[in-house]
Amino acid sequence: MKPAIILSKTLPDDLRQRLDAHFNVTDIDGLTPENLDKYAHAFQQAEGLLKSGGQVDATLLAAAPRLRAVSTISAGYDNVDVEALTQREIVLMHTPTVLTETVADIMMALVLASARRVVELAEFVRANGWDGSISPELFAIDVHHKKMGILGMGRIGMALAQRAHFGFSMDILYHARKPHSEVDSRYKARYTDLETLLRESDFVCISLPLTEQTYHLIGRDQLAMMKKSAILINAGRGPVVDESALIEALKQGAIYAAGLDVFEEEPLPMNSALLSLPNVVALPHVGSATHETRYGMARDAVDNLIAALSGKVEKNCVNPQVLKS
Ligand SMILES: NC(=O)C1=CN([C@@H]2O[C@H](COP(=O)(O)OP(=O)(O)OC[C@H]3O[C@@H](n4cnc5c(N)ncnc54)[C@H](O)[C@@H]3O)[C@@H](O)[C@H]2O)C=CC1
Ligand SMILES: O=C(O)C(=O)CO
Repeated sequence: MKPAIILSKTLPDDLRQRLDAHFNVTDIDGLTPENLDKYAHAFQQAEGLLKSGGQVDATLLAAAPRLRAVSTISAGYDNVDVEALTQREIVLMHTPTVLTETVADIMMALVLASARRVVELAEFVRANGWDGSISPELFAIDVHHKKMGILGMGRIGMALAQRAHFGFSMDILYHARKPHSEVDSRYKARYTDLETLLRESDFVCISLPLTEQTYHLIGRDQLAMMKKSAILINAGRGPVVDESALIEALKQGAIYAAGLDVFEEEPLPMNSALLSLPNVVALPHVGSATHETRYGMARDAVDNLIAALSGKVEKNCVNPQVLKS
């Protein structure tokens, strides 16, 4: 008999067929408390879960006693209780590599858009403001040959360094848990402590995961260390930055601008002060949202679940200690 799984995401037809060939699939429209009740029998039977958003926590695990693998269509897994999964020897799979370049592209887009005021100036043209030569109040700031500080020198951080160093002749500083000698030599990058990075960088770019250690890593004190001309870019997770402190810093001109793909609350509430600040470029968490990459993530997540439930995991596993035990 095919193992039972829960699917909480609509997949492209060919991937759905591949999943059906391996599993008995129950579709649900999200990991909500209501669906835990409504599909209680399916959760009781499920050996696998394929999901994108939604929490995988103690409540869900209690409802799914036979669960052996969770496959998330994402690189980040801050909405999954990894420790609880590991204790239950449930494998957690994710989709990091396929989206790396695409997320680095959006970070570079945010760097350019916020420094060159792309959104603000496009709106100015649309509003019929362009009636002569552009005056200095509308001038922007350069990106090339500036200093980029990258917080979190992992897959995405390195792909961003690649673009910034080779494409824009930028100096790269970075802060991570440890120095990476290959990064230092390839991008002529310099490992620094957080304070040095904040004080020296023209662009502070966050590609960190959300963890207990990174929650509000950038708050009022850290924003105060940044140059007045500096720009903050965040495509890691919203809560890495204390959003109220960021709003204050932007309002007071303590930093020049921010380019944000992620927020403390998503979707960003329409009454957020961020939306009334001209020096903010806000995107709806689209770092990986291209047709090619979203397809690749779904494909990898399907393959990851098949591998995990057949005991053939070779990559993309968050808690490989479960495989060894
Ligand atoms: N905006 C978007 O659409 C997307 C956002 N992301 C976010 O980007 C994050 C990073 O993705 P990858 O680069 O693939 O992960 P990664 O694991 O390759 O890199 C993360 C880096 O952060 C560093 N790090 C972790 N905790 C730290 C700390 N406390 N202090 C300093 N450095 C620390 C790690 O050492 C590692 O180098 C994901 O966890 C996710 O939250 C990922 C994909 C898309
Ligand atoms: O993969 C992730 O972690 C995202 O944020 C969405 O692509």
